[in-house]
Amino acid sequence: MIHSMMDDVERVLISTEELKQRIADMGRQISQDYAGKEILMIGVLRGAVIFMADLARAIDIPVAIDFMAVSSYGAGTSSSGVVRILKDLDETVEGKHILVVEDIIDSGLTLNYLLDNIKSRKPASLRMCTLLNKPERRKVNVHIDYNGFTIPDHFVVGYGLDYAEKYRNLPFIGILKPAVYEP
Ligand SMILES: O=P(O)(O)OC[C@H]1O[C@H](OP(=O)(O)OP(=O)(O)O)[C@H](O)[C@@H]1O
Ligand code: HPA
Ligand SMILES: [Mg+2]
Repeated sequence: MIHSMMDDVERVLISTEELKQRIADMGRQISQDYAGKEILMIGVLRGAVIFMADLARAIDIPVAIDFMAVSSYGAGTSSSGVVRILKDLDETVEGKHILVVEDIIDSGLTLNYLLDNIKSRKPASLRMCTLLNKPERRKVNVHIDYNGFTIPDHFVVGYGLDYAEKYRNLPFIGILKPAVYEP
């Protein structure tokens, strides 16, 4: 039998349809809140790419996009707490309305570092948006302006989120079978 990615998924936590509806709502809210302005969306590579692509198309005001890559997880399932910049922005931040886009806030360490870093570049405003929020695992307090879904403490994959670089292309959020990462 050919091994399917679905065989590694314990269950679907958030379906494709639920994602679609919630992202449409988030896009409407952001469009209202920033009416008359332009946004520079900063996606945090690599997990945020799929969410950001859909969210940007749900927003009907002008949006520029840029990306930052930081790394804290490596191939494991919990944060090392060490954040490194692997790729910096191409655009300048000063005087712009910045919306940082994440796939998930877990310990909060990545976002906490990023917001401090971007704040020091003097944006006109700075807000953040995440598809998923896992508050049970928080190590540092971070303010979330737009949250898609609050989820329980399971390691999730799909819709941008990976385990060891796999499963990002699943079209839903799923809970991985522990056997996949417990040897
Ligand atoms: O709140 P935290 O505990 O910091 O965790 C959240 C961060 O960790 C994941 O990225 P990862 O480092 O796995 O890189 P990836 O996006 O390339 O998967 C995720 O995409 C967030 O950026
Ligand atoms: O639950 C998760 N899944 C994938 N990547 C992650 N990075 C932080 N939390 C998670
Ligand atoms: Mg990851």
